[in-house]
Amino acid sequence: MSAKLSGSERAQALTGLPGWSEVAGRDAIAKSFKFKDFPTAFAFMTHVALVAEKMDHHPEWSNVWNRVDITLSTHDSGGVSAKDVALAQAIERAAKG
Ligand SMILES: C[C@H](O)[C@H](O)[C@H]1CNC2=NC(N)=NC(=O)C2=N1
Repeated sequence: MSAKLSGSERAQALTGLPGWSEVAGRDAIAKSFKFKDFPTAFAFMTHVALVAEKMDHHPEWSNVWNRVDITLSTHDSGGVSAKDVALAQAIERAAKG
């Protein structure tokens, strides 16, 4: 199980994750992505879904047309862990296409 990051570890991790931020009132990190249209957004979600399954670590997310809102936290640890940072990095790579 991945241990929960401390506040300073989480803040440090966020410095390397452009556009990601802490979620008010939750031990989680989040980012909103905007794509040119729905098919592009859904292709991104499909890519991330396969990566998440391979990592056995899954996002909380929602999609409205070209927008994908993603929140990451490790349920098993009750907060942000290294697994969330790794998934966020993988999500950033997927967003670059
Ligand atoms: C048994 C446990 O649910 C699994 O190991 C994985 C599945 N995906 C997961 N995803 C996230 N975000 N947190 C988890 O704790 C988690 N656990």
